[in-house]
Amino acid sequence: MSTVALKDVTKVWPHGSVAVDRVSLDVEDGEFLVLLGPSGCGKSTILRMIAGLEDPTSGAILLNGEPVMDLAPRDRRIAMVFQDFALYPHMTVGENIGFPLKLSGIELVPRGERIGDVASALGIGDVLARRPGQLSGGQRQRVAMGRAIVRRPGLFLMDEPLSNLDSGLRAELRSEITGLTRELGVTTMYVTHDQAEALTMADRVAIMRKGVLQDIGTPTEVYGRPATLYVAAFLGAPRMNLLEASVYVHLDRYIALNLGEQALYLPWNDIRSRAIAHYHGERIVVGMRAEALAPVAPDTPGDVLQGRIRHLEHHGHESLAFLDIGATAVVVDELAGMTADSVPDAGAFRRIGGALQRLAGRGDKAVLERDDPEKTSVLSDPGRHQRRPAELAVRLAPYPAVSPGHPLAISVRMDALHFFNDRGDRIDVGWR
Ligand SMILES: Nc1ncnc2c1ncn2[C@@H]1O[C@H](COP(=O)(O)OP(=O)(O)OP(=O)(O)O)[C@@H](O)[C@H]1O
Repeated sequence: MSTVALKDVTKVWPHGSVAVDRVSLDVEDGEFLVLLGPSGCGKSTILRMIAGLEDPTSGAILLNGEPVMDLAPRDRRIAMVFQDFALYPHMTVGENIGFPLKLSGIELVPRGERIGDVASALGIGDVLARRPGQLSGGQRQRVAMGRAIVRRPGLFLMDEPLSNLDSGLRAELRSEITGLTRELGVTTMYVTHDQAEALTMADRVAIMRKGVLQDIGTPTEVYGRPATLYVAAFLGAPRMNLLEASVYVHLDRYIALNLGEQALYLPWNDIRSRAIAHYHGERIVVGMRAEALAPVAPDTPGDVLQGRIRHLEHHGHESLAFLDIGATAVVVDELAGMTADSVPDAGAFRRIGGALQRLAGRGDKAVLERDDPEKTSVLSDPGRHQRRPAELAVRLAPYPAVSPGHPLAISVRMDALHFFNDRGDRIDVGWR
């Protein structure tokens, strides 16, 4: 049995930058919780505080309902697996996995049994006699997990354990990890910047931005009803279309959402209309995922937008059309210029940082751009979203018989729209 509770946990580094800002969350017994967010948003710092490797500046961390801030890391019954795991090269796989048991004085025979159980659960039972140098990357990562889990920890913390592996292996290990942790019933907190990993593995996902918890819920909840504009923009590929709309209320009839050259109309009896009516005369952000849009015949009546194809992307199983509809797109600043698959990972930052430091010969004095406090403060102002001409992403069949310049009519599923105010908060009341 293992539960985790964070109560208003804050971490401020000695130079004053805030890595974690009043985060509160609960992890249930046996739950698989994924912490998701771009590099530097404080995910690893949260894990390290739970493990006892860093002290929170304020707030409380409870394991099984008991505060653990005064407990040494080794007394917390926590196992941790990192991205840059290190195995003992001179030991066999079996010895590597069994090493923590040997340290805690467990006899040879029960030790062998436990090693065998863990190795077969991880699918590495046949390589126990090999040394790490004779293994593939995926097998090495399995050994690292085996070594962490063999002590039967109450809580399993994993920090980007798959980021050094190629994409095929990552997908394979995802289901193995969730299968193993569920089989063992061990509570797991898993850090990643990869939304596909988060959405496929998690019981619940907690999404972070600049130290602040933005949203927490099941993958269906955070994807289907994101709490903030940031979460809406962060999750999904292609990214959600986020359009600026000015609101005009025709009392008891409908609400017009003026998107520039065109408008959509929300019936007055729509459950969301009351909440949106508060923004009469103001601008809001209307979110529409590609799956809420479908091409239709040009003269189709109803909730339809007319556009012209700017460009097409062919992905094999589908094509994406990007349409000019005469609207303005809202771009969440730190995601500007990134595709949904290209949120930089920690390893990339560290590698670039390390290379720059070596090149410049400045050793530890070099400071990465993301650590520059002035830059961070400008970027972190959530009100400063960029605007640019919208290119509405729409899914089409593979290799469609259209090309750039073609007009295209798009029907909009009004029930699948998302509404945010200019501060980035979801507008619909009682939305989840
Ligand atoms: N020991 C430290 N001293 C000072 N600042 C630190 C320290 N460790 C991390 N930071 C900073 O704290 C912030 C949060 O870092 P953290 O590693 O928790 O982020 P993350 O979301 O896990 O990102 P990444 O995936 O890059 O590790 C970053 O700005 C980072 O530079």
